[in-house]
Amino acid sequence: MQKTLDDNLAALAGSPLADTAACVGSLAAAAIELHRLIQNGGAEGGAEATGIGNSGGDLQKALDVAADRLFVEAARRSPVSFYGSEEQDEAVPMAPAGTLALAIDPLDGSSNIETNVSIGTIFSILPAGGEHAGADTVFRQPGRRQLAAGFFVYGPQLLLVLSFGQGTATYAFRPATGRFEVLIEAMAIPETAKEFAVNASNQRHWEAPMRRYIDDCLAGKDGPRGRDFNMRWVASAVADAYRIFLRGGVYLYPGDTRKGYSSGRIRLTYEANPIAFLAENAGGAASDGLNPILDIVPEGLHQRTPVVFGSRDEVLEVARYAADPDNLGERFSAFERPLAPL
Ligand SMILES: O=P(O)(O)OC[C@H]1O[C@](O)(COP(=O)(O)O)[C@@H](O)[C@@H]1O
Ligand SMILES: [Mg+2]
Ligand SMILES: [Mg+2]
Repeated sequence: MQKTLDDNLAALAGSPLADTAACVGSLAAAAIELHRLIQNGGAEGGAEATGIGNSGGDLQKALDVAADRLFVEAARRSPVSFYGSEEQDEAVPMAPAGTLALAIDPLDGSSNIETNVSIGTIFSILPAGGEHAGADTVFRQPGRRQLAAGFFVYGPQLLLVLSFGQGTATYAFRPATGRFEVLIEAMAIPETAKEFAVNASNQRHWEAPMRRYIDDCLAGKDGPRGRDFNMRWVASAVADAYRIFLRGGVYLYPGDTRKGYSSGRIRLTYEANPIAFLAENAGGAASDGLNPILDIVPEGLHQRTPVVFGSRDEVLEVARYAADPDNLGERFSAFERPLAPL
């Protein structure tokens, strides 16, 4: 009998993670509904922009709003005291007795909604309470404090990549049983990368170390890296992440000189932190180019961060380029001074 998500969540009943498991269960039910909505042509108005901008300045699409509505309801069915979403400017207060805070990107890869390419949902579950009990403090916790994190991929299959801090697993939704079944019990990101994922159209806006890193990859086996690299860019972080978790690689969204992009495009609390948590628990790594993402103390719900995640050796390599901008081969990155154990 194939093991299911429900089995694994039920096994956490009565444990310190019981509330977190209950929250994951509600999110999974909402993701099944959202996948059905997407398969039926998406939200009323589909990919049309609503004309309303979200906190990040992106025009909200009807499906962004519909997804957010589904996950607000799921959070209300869970022991959640604060809901922080890409599609809501402020943290939304919920059950005062809730023990959890949920940071969420209801629809990841919005630019792909109308192109029928995989899109997703990314979530991070934090403890709420103590010095992190208020709307303005609850999402200012470093990613290391996450109780669980995950992302759903709405693609040819509906997948869930999930971690409670003890390894990372993948589940696949099976319409025949109506359940998420275990697809990969323990994901292990290959340590070395043969592929990089970056939006190369931004190259002229990058800082020198970043440009040099990509140039050296593109120079292939006759270049300083001594081997060939392939490139992929889906422009849905969840799809690029899942591919990298399976076969290795590195995803990069650096800061650049465009207005508003000094810290890149990816949001720390509901995109970088959950993906970093999943990556580290699958033997990979995630940095802001130099230092571990999970050690950053967020200053706000919608803060952006440069991000590099994937195969551990390659994330370290990128940090070496960043730590030695003049290519003197002398200075070290924070990564080279052993970090907190993963
Ligand atoms: O359009 P760009 O600059 O290539 O950026 C694509 C990146 O931005 C994102 O779409 C941002 O996420 P949202 O779609 O949730 O805003 C990532 O999924 C993706 O990796
Ligand atoms: Mg996103
Ligand atoms: Mg989004």
